[in-house]
Amino acid sequence: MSTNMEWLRLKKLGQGTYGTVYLAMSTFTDELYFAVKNANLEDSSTLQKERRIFQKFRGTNEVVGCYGYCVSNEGGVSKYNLLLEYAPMGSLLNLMKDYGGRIPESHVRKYTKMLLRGLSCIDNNGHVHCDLKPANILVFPREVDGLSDIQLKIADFGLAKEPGEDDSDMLFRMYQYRGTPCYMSPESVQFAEITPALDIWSLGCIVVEMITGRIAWGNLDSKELFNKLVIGNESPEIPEYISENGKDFLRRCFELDHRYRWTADALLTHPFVDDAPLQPVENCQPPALMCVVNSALCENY
Ligand SMILES: Nc1ncnc2c1ncn2[C@@H]1O[C@H](COP(=O)(O)OP(=O)(O)OP(=O)(O)O)[C@@H](O)[C@H]1O
Repeated sequence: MSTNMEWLRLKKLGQGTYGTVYLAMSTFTDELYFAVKNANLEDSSTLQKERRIFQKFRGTNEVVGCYGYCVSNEGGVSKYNLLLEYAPMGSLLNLMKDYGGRIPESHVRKYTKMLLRGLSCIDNNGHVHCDLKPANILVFPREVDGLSDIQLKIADFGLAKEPGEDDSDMLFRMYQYRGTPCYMSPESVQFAEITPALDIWSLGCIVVEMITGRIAWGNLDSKELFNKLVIGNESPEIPEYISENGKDFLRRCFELDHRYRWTADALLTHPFVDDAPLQPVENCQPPALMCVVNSALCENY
């Protein structure tokens, strides 16, 4: 257990490319748990970029909340700590396991609507997430009318494209860092065309995965998949047992020409999600940073 003046690091939650994620607890406020993404200060440019982006989406219920950051000293090494809302239910991968693989379509419609709301906000702020996949979607419990429910939130903006960023640089970074190409769109592979349409393709892959319990393109090895994406004339198979609305929704997500792929805002009006029950979310935002950490080394935003 690592100790900081204002918070205790409790256990490791996960290991990412850009940092290690821990569960932490505030020593000021009872029972306030949060996640800390931690990296050496000198290697923390990606975490700093994430903080910059999280800051822009503060107030968006469908994006993981960020309390801020602080720099700590661990055994003489300066560490950058990104303080995030803790997702006690893990990621969408865990949620799919809880369902036993496949998620019922009525729930998929609700979850898809949440993700579209998040993507709409990301798109309208000029960003592209670039790495949307179940492992980067975190699950939070919430209560609606006294009943327990779930809120999905988009996390991990380490690969996100910010407004004005150069696409050619993105291509290099995607190939170098992305773990699985299963969620990548043809134009992002063929032409390094990184637009919000890439996130919509990834969303389509996630919908297929929630409905079938299997990764879209999961039957292909990486070489076969790469060839398919480079040729760019095929999209993942649309499950037979999804409703007609669901099939049409997926066709809009998998439009091969990304210029005609529907945007998040357009898809929010699609009948597959339009009437999906979704209550406004209350109390989903993290408390102010100063409730958690009160150190001169920390900066609120
Ligand atoms: N806020 C959080 N609450 C709970 N667990 C989290 C949280 N953030 C991250 N994790 C866990 O830590 C893991 C790594 O986090 P994350 O994906 O953000 O790191 P990364 O370095 O950006 O990873 P990647 O290699 O996928 O780009 C996640 O898969 C998840 O299991």
